[in-house]
Amino acid sequence: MSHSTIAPPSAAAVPAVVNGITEASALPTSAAASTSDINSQTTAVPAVPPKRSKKVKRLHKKDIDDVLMRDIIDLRGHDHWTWDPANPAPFHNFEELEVTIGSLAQSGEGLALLPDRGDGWIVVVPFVIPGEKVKARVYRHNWGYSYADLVEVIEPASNRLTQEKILCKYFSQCAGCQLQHISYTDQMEFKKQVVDNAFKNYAGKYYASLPPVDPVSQSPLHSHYRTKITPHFEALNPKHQSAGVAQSVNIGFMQAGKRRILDIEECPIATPILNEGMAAMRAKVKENITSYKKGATLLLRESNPVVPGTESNDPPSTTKICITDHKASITEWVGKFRFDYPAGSFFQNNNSILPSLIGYVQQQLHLPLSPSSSESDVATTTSVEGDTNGLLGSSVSLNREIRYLVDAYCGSGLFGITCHEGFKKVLGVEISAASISCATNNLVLNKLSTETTAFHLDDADKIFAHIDFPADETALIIDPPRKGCSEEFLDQMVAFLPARVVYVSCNVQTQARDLQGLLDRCHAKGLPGYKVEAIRGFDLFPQTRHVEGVMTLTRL
Ligand SMILES: C[S@@+](CC[C@H](N)C(=O)[O-])C[C@H]1O[C@@H](n2cnc3c(N)ncnc32)[C@H](O)[C@@H]1O
Repeated sequence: MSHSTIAPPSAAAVPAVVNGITEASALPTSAAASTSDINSQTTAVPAVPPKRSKKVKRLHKKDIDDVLMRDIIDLRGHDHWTWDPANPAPFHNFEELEVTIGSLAQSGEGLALLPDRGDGWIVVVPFVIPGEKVKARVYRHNWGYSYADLVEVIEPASNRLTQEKILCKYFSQCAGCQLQHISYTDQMEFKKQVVDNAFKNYAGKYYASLPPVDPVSQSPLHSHYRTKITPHFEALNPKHQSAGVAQSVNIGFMQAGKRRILDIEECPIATPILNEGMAAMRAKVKENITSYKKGATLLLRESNPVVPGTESNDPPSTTKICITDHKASITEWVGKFRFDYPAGSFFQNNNSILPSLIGYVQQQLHLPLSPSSSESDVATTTSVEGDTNGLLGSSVSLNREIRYLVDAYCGSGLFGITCHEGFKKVLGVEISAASISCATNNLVLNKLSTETTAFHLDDADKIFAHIDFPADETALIIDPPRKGCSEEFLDQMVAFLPARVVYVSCNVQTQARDLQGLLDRCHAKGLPGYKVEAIRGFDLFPQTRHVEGVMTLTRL
């Protein structure tokens, strides 16, 4: 093999990992080739002195491997490696090791440091707890670290949940959940740390002046909360089919660390109606499996449409149904508000926590603008933790100074509509035509005036081009996709300078990076910038490593 193709840990060379699966296609061709070479290595610990030394450079922030690399550096205590390209991984193929877990990475995986292997090699093991001694089998190697399967927990941590308390029989095989083996309280602690680490690692010098991260707001439902699931299946192998070889079909989710689908009949984090739908869908796919030339991803989404009363004078009510057609319309209720949207488009997946998330966003939007604001200026809102009726049934008395709301990346209007009270005008911007037409329809469904609330189809990068709101009286909600805001978005934001910003994000690393980008831009222009009022996680994704971050900024 040619060692020259084995790259040191730069963003370009480190494969992107999605759901624990390395995407070979994300690699440049030579690096992809070298990865398979590494996998076929059978070398042991390098016997020769290290040949070269590399300092880890600033890595690409959007790459999950960069996030992992920072956790690895934290555990090693330094970011220098000596590395022997002739022996890139100090293990035999599929070697089994006994390791002690030193820390949990933000991916939810455990990290174990092996000081005697290579130059201090890290092994990444899923479904473990710091302090545990485990047996792990290495199966894939990157520069300075290897991925391993958990084979056995030899010495469990005292806070590991016993098997009967674990929700799902597929936990530790399925890639969907990472944290079912720890209590919900421990999950909240982990997620708070994830938020804090994101700002420590990606907010640069601004981290030092941030307020302490608030405790994570809990989800009312810890299981059966997901209103959307997307199981996959693969078509039968035509060669086996023509040879009459019996084949089973797996319909479910990706297996942890593998490129295989795990057959799953029931998912305990999905709502009951979705599990009913999954049983029916599985039966239908199995019945028709020979007609599929290719595999597919199925969609199951909960909808709560209004149904008329059975008798003529019965009031209408809602019922839960499972929708499987991407183009069909979903109806979802958030407190008193109704949202209709196409099944294939974006909507938050945990309805149970939306009232408290929105209550908090409302409260943050209306925080007083300056410490000198009098009591009477301060908005009256509900408490943070899930006062559903108070929040969504009450009106918000307006802080005197904030009168306009811009909802960037508005989707089908969730924040613009639920937070509209107390604003003179609300404008949402969204790039998906389907979502914008739903947002506009949702205005009508909720009997909101289209004179005061409007949704525009546009790129958020141009959001301020058509806005004539006074910046001093404008609050901005940002809720971008995982990749965060573009440079152009931040440029125009600094040109406009809204008085208040509430940034909601399903990726706290890009959120923290954007904070740095925003403050750097302000300082480059000699502007005082923004004060970070609060940073708080919301647990939209119980049992998984994911956390939604909400950050509030006030212009100085
Ligand atoms: C995380 S979702 C948030 C949607 C909405 N705020 C909600 O909570 O339902 C992000 C949204 O940003 C939209 N989007 C992505 N890129 C965009 C862009 N450049 N300009 C405007 N919207 C964009 C997506 O279509 C998606 O609806």
